[in-house]
Amino acid sequence: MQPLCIRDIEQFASENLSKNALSYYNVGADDEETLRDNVEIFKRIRIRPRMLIDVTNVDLSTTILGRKIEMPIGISPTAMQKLAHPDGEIATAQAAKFMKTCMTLSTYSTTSIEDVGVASGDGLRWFQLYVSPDRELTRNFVHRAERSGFKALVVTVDVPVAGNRRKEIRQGFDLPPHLHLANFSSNSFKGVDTEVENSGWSNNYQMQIDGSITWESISWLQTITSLQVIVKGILTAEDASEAIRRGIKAIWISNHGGRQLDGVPTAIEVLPEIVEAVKEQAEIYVDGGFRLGTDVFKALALGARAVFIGRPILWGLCYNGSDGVKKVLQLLKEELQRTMQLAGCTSIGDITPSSVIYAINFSKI
Ligand SMILES: Cc1cc2nc3c(=O)[nH]c(=O)nc-3n(C[C@H](O)[C@H](O)[C@H](O)COP(=O)(O)O)c2cc1C
Ligand SMILES: CCCCCCC(=O)C(=O)O
Repeated sequence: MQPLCIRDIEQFASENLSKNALSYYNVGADDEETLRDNVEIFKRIRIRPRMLIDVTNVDLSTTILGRKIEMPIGISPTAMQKLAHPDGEIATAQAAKFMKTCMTLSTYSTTSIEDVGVASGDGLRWFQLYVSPDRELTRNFVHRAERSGFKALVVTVDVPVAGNRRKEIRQGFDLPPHLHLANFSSNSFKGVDTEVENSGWSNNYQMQIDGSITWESISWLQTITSLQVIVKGILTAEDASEAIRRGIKAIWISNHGGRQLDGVPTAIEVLPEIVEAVKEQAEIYVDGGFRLGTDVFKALALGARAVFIGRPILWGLCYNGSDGVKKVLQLLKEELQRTMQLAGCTSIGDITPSSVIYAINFSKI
């Protein structure tokens, strides 16, 4: 049966991914409250449609950091995509290029920076960076990304330690022996013992993520690269303001798909305060729980420049490799287009705060 929405592709993935992969991909931290909230929050926002507007021609294109994309929907970094399909990150890069949008490659990918650079061709790609305790390794990642045509560094700041991912621990998740973390040398994780009781893969493998990084580390990164630095994992106006003071030109609001601190707000809830703090001095991106074109519309109305998606890409890979990822992006694009037409918007610029009723009520969550 042809999938008609992301939920159909999610269902396919839940029936076809291995238990091992599912325990890693779909898990949230602790009680998974934030994981659930990410999807539920959109019900608190209503769309205000305008009528009697000619919507026969609709333009979904926009720019991110000065580069054109055909829709305001990009791909979040997700680790280890070969667990979903043998073509992994290569398939994702090809789909992103085909759909003329942006792919973000994870530091913890199962395909190397260089190979994704080649597969991506002239497609827009960003590199997600985890700052390692080994600053020479970090510097090396940055220079590899530059050489391979990545146009920005997405520095993830919400993993000073791994979130507590119970399902992953219970399953005993591990990367199968035929796969490896392609950007690291084979001895980068020496000493990791995945058999340690109550530890889990994430806890063990975070050893290449520096828990001591501060805003000074962000400023240091800015000195070693000509690439734009985007800070991913911001959830407060205070941190957004600090990013602005440090000259950051794009802020990525994220709770890491509910995989880090359980009980934090969704991106949608903090978007208004961050928009207010940023005062158009930086672009604002969001991710977490976007599964429908209407979800994307709501975030754009509240001030996001672009929306990124994580798990749906992994489900799409499982569904049909690169074509499956294209399908996910196509479905969201068509849904966004239809939403815009039904709401009386012919361009992304037409989507404004007055396009929604912002009815978030904490007592109901
Ligand atoms: C399996 C998986 C792996 C992830 N790996 C990374 C990663 O390597 N780096 C990172 O910054 N975020 C990572 N994330 C978080 C995503 O970038 C993104 O914030 C989140 O998945 C968005 O929520 P969604 O999955 O509901 O769309 C990962 C998420 C998942 C589900
Ligand atoms: C938290 C330890 C390493 C995980 C790297 C991938 C990632 O970000 C994730 O959410 O999983």
